[in-house]
This record gives sequence, structure tokens and C-alpha cells, in this order.
Amino acid sequence: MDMHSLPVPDLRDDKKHREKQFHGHENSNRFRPPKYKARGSYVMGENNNLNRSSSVGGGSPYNFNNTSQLAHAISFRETNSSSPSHSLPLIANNNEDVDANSSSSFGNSSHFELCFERLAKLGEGSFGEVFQVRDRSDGQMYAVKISKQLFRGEQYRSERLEEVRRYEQFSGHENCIRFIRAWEQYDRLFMQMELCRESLEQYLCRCQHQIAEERIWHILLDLLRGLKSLHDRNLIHLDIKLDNVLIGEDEETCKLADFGLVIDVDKANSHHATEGDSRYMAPEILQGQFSKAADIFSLGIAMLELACYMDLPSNGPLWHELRQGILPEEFIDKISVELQQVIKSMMTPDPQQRPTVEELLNHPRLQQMQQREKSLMTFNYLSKSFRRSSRYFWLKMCNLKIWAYRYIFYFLEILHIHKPLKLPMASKQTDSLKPTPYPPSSPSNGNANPNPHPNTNNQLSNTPIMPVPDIELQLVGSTPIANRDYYTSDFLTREDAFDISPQGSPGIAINSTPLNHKHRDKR
Ligand SMILES: Nc1ncnc2c1ncn2[C@@H]1O[C@H](COP(=O)(O)OP(=O)(O)OP(=O)(O)O)[C@@H](O)[C@H]1O
Ligand SMILES: [Mg+2]
Repeated sequence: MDMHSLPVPDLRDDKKHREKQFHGHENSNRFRPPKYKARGSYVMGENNNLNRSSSVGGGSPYNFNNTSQLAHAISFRETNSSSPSHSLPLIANNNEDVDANSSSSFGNSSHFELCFERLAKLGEGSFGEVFQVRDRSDGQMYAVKISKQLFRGEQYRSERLEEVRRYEQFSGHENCIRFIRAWEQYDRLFMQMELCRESLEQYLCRCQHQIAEERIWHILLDLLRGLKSLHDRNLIHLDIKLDNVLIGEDEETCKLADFGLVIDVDKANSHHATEGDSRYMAPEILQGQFSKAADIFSLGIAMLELACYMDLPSNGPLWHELRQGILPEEFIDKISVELQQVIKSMMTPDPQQRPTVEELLNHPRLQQMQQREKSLMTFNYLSKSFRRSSRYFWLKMCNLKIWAYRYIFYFLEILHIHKPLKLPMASKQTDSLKPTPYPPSSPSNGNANPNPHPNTNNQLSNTPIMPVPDIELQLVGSTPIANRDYYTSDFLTREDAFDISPQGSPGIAINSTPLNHKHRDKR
């Protein structure tokens, strides 16, 4: 193929595009090259699965027909699936928050305004504006993409709704954007999806040329995985570019987004397919050849832009050189030979010679990374289950300890009932402790004076011998058995608890809860 003979796309120069976009002055139609009209006209994928499940009415601020004023949920999923896509977003109970610019009555506000608080504009493309919103019903943050153009006709509307089908299709994949639901109202399409941190384009502008090569490899791996989920279904993205790759909330995972141009490979060449951004466009697209290899080229050139911080041309001599396998040395030299080779292979002019997604995923470097990820996941899984089982085991042990202590104290209690302690008490008792007098000592045991203290013998002969308070019952009753672990020392080595000498106050002795260490400290 003589690549020199390729026609130069007639596009406006957009050198300042990146800066402008980063600062939010993007002209959204700038990147769209003139539409390539392939043979015949592109017929929208059969739309007979379309479910318009629910609708909410409202007076329109515009003058549309009645049907367009109603909010319709759009979904191509099975009606019995449990996903929320069949339902419209919930209208919050408290509608007072509806922003002042919109009319707050249910009758005049769009469903979007009733359900979401618009916080910021995240970006804009040729088809839609994307806003960061807070869902009034659950307080969570989302992104909502609102189509810019009104549905001019059924064909245009069908094309826009096709994007919903694709979002739904890839929503479950880790490297594709998570889709929540879509609905149409006032001849516009609204798509609610997960909120991402930023696009790769914005990331590149923020980091300048300081993205580590290791990170580039990780991004490539993520995008190849996302792309594989499309190619496995025989679908092609046709609009892979930094702006259509989003970085998730974890600031790590890269996700493919913007499925507006996705098309079935088999239908792509016989129908009216739309090519994407000319800066990322594979050369064969100009001849009307749409294939999976076109996505590989776009991903390759996007990696070149990311790794070498190269401003990609949308036309001109450099545009052609890049499509003839000539990569400017001053840029490509910045990266390792290994990465250079991968990018060059992805940008091979002949689409047949380009590696497939599977072949790229089998690259030794990417294999090694996947292997490392797998071992890390296994390690995380094992350590998680070890932590869980050790927690379970420890709980069981604690329960055993609790039961063991309970039994010990029940046992001690029983022992005490049968053999109560008979120790002398101080002659002066506090009023707060009203001890019951000892029963008269039995002559049979010959223990007329049970008090062994020599200094108190005389006093004791005139005063009744006081009993030992029921210490053990206080111990059991005042211990928060169910709430903590027990240590033998808590119960068994507390001298205070059993300190019933005449000087000691029985009141202190009664306060024998093992947890109360203050008493000991005071002394
Ligand atoms: N879920 C999201 N979270 C955060 N930002 C987003 C999200 N979706 C889109 N954006 C931002 O909005 C921009 C435009 O979104 P999107 O690419 O879907 O619109 P588009 O009109 O289809 O664009 P294009 O011109 O590429 O077809 C993105 O480049 C990105 O910066
Ligand atoms: Mg886009």
C-alpha cells in the first residue's frame, strides 16, 4: 500500500486543543473529521430490545410533543434483570433542594433537575456534556451525560440510544465505565454513570511529561483488558483516545468510556460507520476498512502521546509519517526500547500485521505484570481469610475463657455456701454495712472465740462477732463478664478483695470488682 497517496483529512488545525480543553474552553465539534460515508447507510442496530419501562411526566419549558415531555427509562437489558436501568432515578422526597434556577415544582422541572443536584461540568464532547451531580435520593455522587443535540429524527435518536446499549453491555467489566441508567426527556438523552476522577487527557496535562513508564505499562494493560471485552464480542470502539479513557475513583484503574461509535465488526464495512477523532485514526479507515486492528492503532498512538508527551497532529505531513511507521526520534527516544517496540508494532501501517489484543496481552512484560497482580490478589485473599479465621478462633477462645471463669466462680460460690469463711471483724462497723451477728458458736466445735487477733480479744468478748460480708457474690455480680476478656489475675490475685483484716474497711473489700484498680493505687 502506498501510504504517501493517502488523502490528507481536511480538518482545522487544533494545536492548542489540549490546553484549551484542560482549561475547559473546548469546542466540542473540533475533533470530528468529516463523516466518512461508507457504502449504503448505517442502519441502527435492531432496536427491538429497547425497553421504555417507566415514565414521569412534566410540563416542558420547551415546545415539544407530549411524549418527549415524559421521562422514559431506556434500557436494552432483559426486563427481569435486577439492574436499576429499567427504572427512572428516584425523585427525592424533599424537593426544596431543587436548584433555584430550575423551577422547583414537579410539573415544570425536568426529571434530571428533580433527581440530581448539578455540581460541576466535567467535560464535553461532540455528543454530550457531562456533569458531576449528587443524587438527591441517596446523596451519592455520579456523572450524568446529557446529549447536546435534540433528537432531530428517529434515526438520530436511535443512534444515540445505541450508546446506552453499549454502556449496559460493558458496564460489568472492571476496565469499562460503570453504567447506572438512562432516560430520555425533552428530546434529549440522559445517562447516569459512575463518577470518575478525570480523563487520561486531563491526567496527562496535570502530570506533564512526568508519568513513570511503569504507570504507562499499567495503563496499557488496563486498556487492553477493556478493549478485549469489546473485541471478544466482535465489536470495535472506533473512538479510542485519551479523552475517552477515564481514571476511576481509586486513582489507579483506567476505564474505557464513550461507546457512542461502537459498532459490530461484521456490520462496520457494509453500513454507515462513523470514524472517530482523526488524531487517533488508523490509516485504513480512510479507505473505509473498519476492523479490530483500527482500535489497536488508536490505542498505540494514544500510548505514544501519553508516554512521549507528544502533541498528535490531526493532519499534515506528521500525520502521514506517523501512519507510515516513522516515529519522531526526539519523542520516542524518551522511552525504553521495550515500550518503543510495543508502540511501533501497534502502529504498524498494515492492519494485518498489527498484533491482536490477545497477542499484546501475551507480551512478556504484560504477562509478568498480570502474574504479579495474580499473586498479589492471592496473597491478599489468603491474608484476609487468615485474619478472618484468626478473629473467629480468638472469639471462640474468649467464649471458652468466659465459660471457664464462670464455672470456676460458680464452683467457688458453691464451696463458700457449704464452708463460709469465719474470720473476725473489726469491732466498729460502719453504719452503711449492717452486718448480721454471728450465730452463737457451737460448743461442739470448741471454738468459743473465733477471733485470732490478740489485741482485740477483750473488745470482742463484749461485742458480737461480725460476719464476713458476702464478698464472693459481689465479685460475680459486679463483673461485666460478657464484655471483656478475663485474666486470672483479675479475680485471683486481688488481695484487696479478700483483705478483711480488722483495720480494713469491709466496704472496700466489698467493692471488689476486679476491674477496679483505683483502690490499689490509692494505697
Ligand atoms: N463518568 C465520568 N466521570 C468523569 N468524567 C467524565 C465521565 N464521563 C465523561 N466524562 C468527561 O466528559 C468528557 C466527555 O464525555 P464523552 O466522551 O462521553 O462525551 P462525547 O460527547 O461522547 O465525546 P466525544 O467527542 O469523544 O464523542 C470526557 O472526555 C471526560 O472528560
Ligand atoms: Mg468522548
